[in-house]
Amino acid sequence: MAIRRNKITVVGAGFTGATTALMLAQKELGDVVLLDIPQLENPTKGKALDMLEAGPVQGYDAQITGTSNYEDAAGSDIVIITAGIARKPGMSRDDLVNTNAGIVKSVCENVREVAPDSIVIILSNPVDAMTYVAYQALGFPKNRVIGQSGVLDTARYLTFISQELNVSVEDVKGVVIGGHGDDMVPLVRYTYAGGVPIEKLIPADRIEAIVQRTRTGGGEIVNLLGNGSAYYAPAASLVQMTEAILKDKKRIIPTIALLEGEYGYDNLFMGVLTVLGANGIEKILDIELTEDEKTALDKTANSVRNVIKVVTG
Ligand SMILES: NC(=O)C1=CN([C@@H]2O[C@H](COP(=O)(O)OP(=O)(O)OC[C@H]3O[C@@H](n4cnc5c(N)ncnc54)[C@H](O)[C@@H]3O)[C@@H](O)[C@H]2O)C=CC1
Ligand SMILES: O=C([O-])CC(=O)C(=O)O
Repeated sequence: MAIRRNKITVVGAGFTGATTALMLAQKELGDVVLLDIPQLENPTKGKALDMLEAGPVQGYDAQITGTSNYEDAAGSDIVIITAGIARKPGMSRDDLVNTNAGIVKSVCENVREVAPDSIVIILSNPVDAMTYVAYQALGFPKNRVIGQSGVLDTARYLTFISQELNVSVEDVKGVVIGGHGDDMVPLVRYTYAGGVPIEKLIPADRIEAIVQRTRTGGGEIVNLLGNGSAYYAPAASLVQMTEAILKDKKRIIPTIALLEGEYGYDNLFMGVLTVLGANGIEKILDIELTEDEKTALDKTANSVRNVIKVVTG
């Protein structure tokens, strides 16, 4: 009997989408469909074929298909949405809201038809608001509509801490919650190196500098690249979320989830700690925060709400 591999569709075959497709194949998480607009069908097919031909060298077995036809995405287990425009130096993520809301909506209307049982992960920015747009357009239950921000923001935060301490990234644990913008909330009090709270290891002014660098981490890359935004760490983040779902790992991962009362917020998509497993977001962790942490979370929640207002009128 033929073994059915997982099917993962990546919509948007640009920098983040193509990198994600390659990393998914390298980890043999399933067969990958890479989908972009009809005008870019040949380059999309070309990227997919090129990745497929790396399989014998790297030793991965995965079908990788380039397409602009949603029929090829039929029955996908996971759909990852990276479609949309990226910012350039001088822009904020929120400047992308109107263009990307239209793109995400139209993508989701297609996904709803061909992959009604899929779990959808959204990357397109401004991602908290785009996850809201996707939720409305898909009509899926909230556990199957997930935004990516926290894995990436946390990865940046942990990178800077491990550099500061000159220790392995494997021994640094922590989390960033809140909206994917410059007022996101790295939870310093819940950050450890080798099990030791970082407040015992790093002076307060250095921690503050790391927090600020984390908050503007996306912009730092945008300024360096000059013509687009980050894609290696974003792709790695999407792959970690996909793996947690497909392997039912029940990992505690920060993701953008629909909040209905958690942390005192309602009808808001924002980054919080979640348990990711076969059913998507299986649980939201409503963790205890200090007054200062809650004030910071309120600030980022307001920013997200203001962007959501732009798309909901
Ligand atoms: N949430 C996060 O942490 C991150 C979000 N992003 C966001 O992800 C998005 C993609 O970034 P990149 O891949 O660097 O951009 P890119 O410009 O390299 O690729 C975007 C692709 O989307 C395609 N596209 C546009 N409209 C489409 C449609 N209707 N259907 C299918 N495909 C369509 C474009 O043709 C293009 O190939 C941007 O909005 C960016 O801001 C990027 C990095 C991290
Ligand atoms: O900064 C951007 O525009 C892309 C992004 O969300 C990130 O890299 O965090």
